[in-house]
Amino acid sequence: MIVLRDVHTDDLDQLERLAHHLNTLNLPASRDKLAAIIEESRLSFAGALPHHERQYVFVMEDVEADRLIGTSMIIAQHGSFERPTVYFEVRQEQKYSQTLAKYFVHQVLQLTFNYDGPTEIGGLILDPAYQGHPMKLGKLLSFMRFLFIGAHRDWFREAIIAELLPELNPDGTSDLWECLGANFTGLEYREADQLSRQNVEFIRSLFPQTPIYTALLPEHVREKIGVVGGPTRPVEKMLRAIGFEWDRSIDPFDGGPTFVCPTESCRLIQRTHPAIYAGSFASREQAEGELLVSVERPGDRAFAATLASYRRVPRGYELCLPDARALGLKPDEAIGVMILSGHEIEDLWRGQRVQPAEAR
Ligand SMILES: CC(C)(COP(=O)(O)OP(=O)(O)OC[C@H]1O[C@@H](n2cnc3c(N)ncnc32)[C@H](O)[C@@H]1OP(=O)(O)O)[C@@H](O)C(=O)NCCC(=O)NCCSC(=O)CCC(=O)O
Repeated sequence: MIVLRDVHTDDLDQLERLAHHLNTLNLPASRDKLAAIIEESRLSFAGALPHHERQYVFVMEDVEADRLIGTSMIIAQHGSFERPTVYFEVRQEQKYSQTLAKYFVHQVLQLTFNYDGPTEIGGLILDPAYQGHPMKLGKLLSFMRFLFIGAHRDWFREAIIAELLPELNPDGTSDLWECLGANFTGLEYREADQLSRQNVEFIRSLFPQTPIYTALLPEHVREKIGVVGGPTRPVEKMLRAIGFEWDRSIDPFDGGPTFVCPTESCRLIQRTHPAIYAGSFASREQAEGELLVSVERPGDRAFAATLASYRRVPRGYELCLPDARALGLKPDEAIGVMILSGHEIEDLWRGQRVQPAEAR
């Protein structure tokens, strides 16, 4: 049985194991930093931080195996007065010489800061043993966040972004960084990446403020600008399918693209609404369709979600859950629902017992 829920303080060991698979700014593979991130998430779910400072961490639990198999995050606002975000805008510039009758379209990178940023989704990691599972667990991990955003629309910004990872070298370095950032900062890629989490002053002070013509970069570096790396391509496919597209900005360090979607236009948020749990039914055969259902309760178990089949009744939604214990719903309890369309759920439901690749 799969349950998606908020991260808990005693999940630290398992979150650390998952973070080692990605080690990004949002979810660094550092025990101390992860402990702080869990605490920030706990305060966020408890409503104890101002909206724009909230950072929610979700986990996917294989309940029978008592194992966390994935994680994902929502950062309520990415880019503020205290901590602006920095990126390169990727623009085109035309040049024409009448004398030579020559015309060029150049790509230029312009350093830009954002003090009033959008909501960000990030930190999406599925344990490699569960990747490519017929139930499309990566998709479930990603989708669940839109159910939460849709249920609390006014807590989040007008647009949602995702910073996608580019192709890095096998040793974790970035060719764009070696050609550009390293020359202006004298720092290693990872060192600069970590430093930028607390402070972007060094980028403002040391990076060129003038447009950078990418024609000056080697071809193999130019080709990777704004291109999603292999392990992150499933994310690109999932996001494009629900309304996200590249906003023509990149990470100034490694060239990874930022994808954006106006919050109201996200197809999953449009299909999310509050509802009342009206009881259960036994067989999926009697269902009208499939949905993702969530319940939120005050205290340490702040959020839980899972897949269910549904049928609408005058009082609300009757559900057929893979396991009645999944959410422990009580009749008339308030729930959030995201109605899934055919293509999305076909795979999500296939295989109710979740097993890692070697056991399948
Ligand atoms: C990204 C995930 C979680 C995705 O999980 P899975 O690999 O199990 O994917 P899945 O659920 O089986 O499939 C999801 C969709 O991607 C498609 N898909 C699968 N492999 C693909 C590939 N190589 N190229 C293109 N599309 C692919 C599937 O057909 C499916 O789409 P259809 O249903 O349409 O067929 C995982 O691969 C992972 O942990 N990767 C390594 C870490 C990583 O790069 N994380 C993202 C960092 S970037 C980030 O965190 C910001 C973005 C964010 O938070 O959302």
